[in-house]
Amino acid sequence: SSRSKEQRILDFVLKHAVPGDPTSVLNAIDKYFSQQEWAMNVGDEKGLILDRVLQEASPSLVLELGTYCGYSAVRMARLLKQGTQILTVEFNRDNADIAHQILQFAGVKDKVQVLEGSSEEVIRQLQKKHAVDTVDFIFIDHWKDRYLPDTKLMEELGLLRKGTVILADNVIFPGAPDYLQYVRSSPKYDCTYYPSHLEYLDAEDGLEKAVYKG
Ligand SMILES: Oc1cc(-c2ccc(F)cc2)cc2nccnc12
Ligand SMILES: [Mg+2]
Repeated sequence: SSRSKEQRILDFVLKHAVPGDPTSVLNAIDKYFSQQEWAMNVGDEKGLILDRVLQEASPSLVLELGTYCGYSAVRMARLLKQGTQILTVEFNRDNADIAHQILQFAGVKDKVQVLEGSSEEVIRQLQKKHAVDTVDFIFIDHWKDRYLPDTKLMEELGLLRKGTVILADNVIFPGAPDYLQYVRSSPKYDCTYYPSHLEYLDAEDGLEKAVYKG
């Protein structure tokens, strides 16, 4: 049977990147998508914004909603100090499996845990099953219609603390208007918009940072 796009990404990484070198894995994935075929990685332009906002937050515990092939998890893990943990949630089992292999190859497996399941399910289990108290940094990059309900759920469960940074991809395209409206109008958040472009294309997109005020 023909290999999926995600399997082709893995093959390309195994062939063109250097084991244990996360930057070479990012470069290989970026190269693959800008030359071969498009896919929904955050990409290198928005990735640079993620790098800066993450380093500024310097978190100990990161939650990512939407792993896909692990590009942004590798991106974050390469910048974080030893002892930092990234929990990344992926709904699609095949993608989670590809991500496992890419994270392993990149040498960041000890910092990243891929949790398979729906974001709602996994968020509900974080405190009891994964011994999470509060999360320091959240990268939201999954399905646009889950951005708002998942954020409200994390508030309700007490997973956010004063200063928790939520960075959301695709707030312009495909767009998460209900999420944007909520965080920008809520007194509980300080928001900043980072304009950029859709990964590897010219369309306008951007990242929204919402800092929880506790
Ligand atoms: O960064 C992204 C881009 C797109 C996307 C879809 C269709 C297009 F035409 C262009 C871009 C979908 C995404 N889904 C989940 C998480 N991130 C996504
Ligand atoms: Mg995205």
